[in-house]
Amino acid sequence: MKELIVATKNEGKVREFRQLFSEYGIAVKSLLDFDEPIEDIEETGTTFAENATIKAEAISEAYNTPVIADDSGLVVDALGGEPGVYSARYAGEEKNDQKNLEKVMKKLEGVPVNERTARFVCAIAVARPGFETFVKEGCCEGSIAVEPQGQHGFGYDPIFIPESSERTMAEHTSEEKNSISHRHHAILQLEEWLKNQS
Ligand SMILES: O=c1nc[nH]c2c1ncn2[C@H]1C[C@H](O)[C@@H](COP(=O)(O)OP(=O)(O)OP(=O)(O)O)O1
Ligand SMILES: [Mg+2]
Repeated sequence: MKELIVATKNEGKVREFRQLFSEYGIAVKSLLDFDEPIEDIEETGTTFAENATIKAEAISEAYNTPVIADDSGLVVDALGGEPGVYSARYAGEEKNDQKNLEKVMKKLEGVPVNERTARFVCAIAVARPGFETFVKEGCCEGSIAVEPQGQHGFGYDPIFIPESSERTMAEHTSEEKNSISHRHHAILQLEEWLKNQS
C-alpha cells in the first residue's frame, strides 16, 4: 500500500486522514510516527494556504520526499473572520481546544442565531522535491451553536453546526463528518493526484 506523509502533529487530523485516504488505498504516516522528535514548524503565513505550504515544504525538504500538510480552522463572520489562521492558538500558545472554543462562545454571547454563521476551512498543500508546491482548499459552511454539544471529533467540533444538519459536528460520527467536512472537500479536489498515488 502506498504511504503518504502528512506533516501534522494533530491526532484528530491524523485519524480523519487515515479514514479518508483509506478509500484511495493510501496509508498515512504523520509526524507523530517519526522516531525522532520533530520540531514545531512556525506558522508565519497569513492564509491557510500559506501555512499549509510552509508545513509541507519544511518536512519535504528535510526528508527529501513528497509530503502533504493541512492548515485549517474556523472562520466566524460575526468576529470578522476570527479565529481564522489563529484557530489553534486562539486562547494562547498552549493550543487548548477547550479554551479556544470557550473564547469563541464568550465573544459570541448575545449574538442571535441568524448572525452566528461560520465555516470550517481546510487547505492541503502537496510538496514534492523538484516540483512546484500546489494547494487545494475545501470548506464546510455552518453556524456556531448556542452551547457546546457532543463528544466526537476534535477542536471546535462541539460548537460548529454544519448547515446540512441540526446537530454539532461533535454529534456526528466520524463517517458522517468525513462525508461533509472541509477536509473531505479539500481531498476531493486532490482526487486526480491521489488516484495516481496508489
Ligand atoms: O475538523 C475540524 N474540527 C474542529 N476543529 C478543527 C477542524 N479542523 C481544524 N480545526 C481547528 C483545530 C485547531 O484549533 C485549528 C487547526 O490549526 P492547525 O495549525 O491547522 O493544526 P494544528 O496546529 O492543530 O496541527 P498541525 O499544524 O500540526 O497540523 O483548527
Ligand atoms: Mg498548527
